[in-house]
Amino acid sequence: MIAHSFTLLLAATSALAGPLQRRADGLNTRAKNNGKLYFGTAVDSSGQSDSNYMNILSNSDDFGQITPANAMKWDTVERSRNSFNFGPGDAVANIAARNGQFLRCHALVWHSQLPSWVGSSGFNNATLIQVMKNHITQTVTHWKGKCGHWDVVNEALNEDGSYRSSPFYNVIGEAFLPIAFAAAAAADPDVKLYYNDYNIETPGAKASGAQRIVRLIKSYGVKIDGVGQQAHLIVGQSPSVATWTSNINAFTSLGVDVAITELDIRTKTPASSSAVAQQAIDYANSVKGCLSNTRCVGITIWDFTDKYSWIPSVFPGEGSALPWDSNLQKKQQVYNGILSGWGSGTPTATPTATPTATPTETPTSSPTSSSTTTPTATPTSSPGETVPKWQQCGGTGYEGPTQCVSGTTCTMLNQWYYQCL
Ligand SMILES: O[C@@H]1[C@@H](O)[C@H](O[C@@H]2CO[C@@H](O[C@@H]3CO[C@@H](O)[C@H](O)[C@H]3O)[C@H](O)[C@H]2O)OC[C@H]1O
Repeated sequence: MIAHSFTLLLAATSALAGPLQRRADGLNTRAKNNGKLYFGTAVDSSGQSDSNYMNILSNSDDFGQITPANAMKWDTVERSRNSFNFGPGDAVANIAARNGQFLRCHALVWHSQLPSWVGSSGFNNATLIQVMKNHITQTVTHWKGKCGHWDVVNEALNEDGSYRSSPFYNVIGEAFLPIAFAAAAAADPDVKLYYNDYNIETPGAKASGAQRIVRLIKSYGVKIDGVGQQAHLIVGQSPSVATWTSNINAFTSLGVDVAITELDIRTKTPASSSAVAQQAIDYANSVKGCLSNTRCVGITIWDFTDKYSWIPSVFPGEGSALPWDSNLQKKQQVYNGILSGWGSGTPTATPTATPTATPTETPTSSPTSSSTTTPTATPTSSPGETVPKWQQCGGTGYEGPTQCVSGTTCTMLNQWYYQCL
């Protein structure tokens, strides 16, 4: 019966659509069809002069979001005190604007890629707070209205969940976290503010530490919108869907969103065929984990090609972590793993093509259990709550219509979000 309806649907749409037109599909299209804000990738400066790289990056069917891998870090933006260099970050912001891609901005306060003057100038509590706030204020203000998310603090934790030694923690104490978030919120009240870390994709001491940070920031009355789970994973040791799901739920139950911010899944090189098969499964599981919770807003891979991946330089003998190889050729098996994680999703409104192949009796990819998650019934947006632009307030997305509660009006907040006010 289902197969029969599917055949009828294909016949009806092709009759209405007329001449052959391309059906939009890709990693980002699937993500959006499933109610997510984006599927995206990091972009590094080396790729920006590579036209083949830029062509793939600019295909918004695959990439609806980009993150600068290095261009907005402290050692690029403020290498000397109070001397700001926004050029490299502007280049990435311009790519995003040109391609209509959501821009995640990364990272304001981090112990690494931090110019030495910050840690070695003998700043005391008051002066380091001033230095940190100045960096955040100048940087967030510069890209105000362009960044959809900011990673405000990156990697403040040790593996046991205690605070990592850093100039910020050592001098200011844990208050550096709420102070940083407050400065970012003051500079751009509309951008979503994230805490970002690795090895918090599974429950444990470090994930609990990140949850403690969420509670800490909120206890100061300061806003934190989300937690970024970096997800630098290893083939065959990646979280199961159930682990992803329960861990993401533990974060969202604190009233924050989750984003998978730096996904790559490395293996020993050269990758064996069994490793590639497992990698496709690991990617699919990561997608299904995000899919399981409506507050997991999107997934970013940490660059899309092995050509510019950071992995081999940091983990000698390992790599092959991404869905495009070092010749910029798509690894179809890995790419399909990500697509299968999203399931078929709901087709976009893009006019359909006359199918090139005779429709089969049964859909070729059966929806996974997570892709068939029952859409929630008519969610309503409470006053002040933001909803992604394509869902709008009163618009429809995969999760159904989103409407403002009575007495509030749907207002466009910025290029990415609407709000009921
Ligand atoms: O020589 C440096 C080079 O080492 C530097 O490499 C970058 C290091 O950071 C990488 O991103 C981080 C990876 O994981 C998480 O820990 C962080 O949140 C990310 O920021 C980035 O991909 C590498 O390119 O790049 C600049 C060179 O001058």
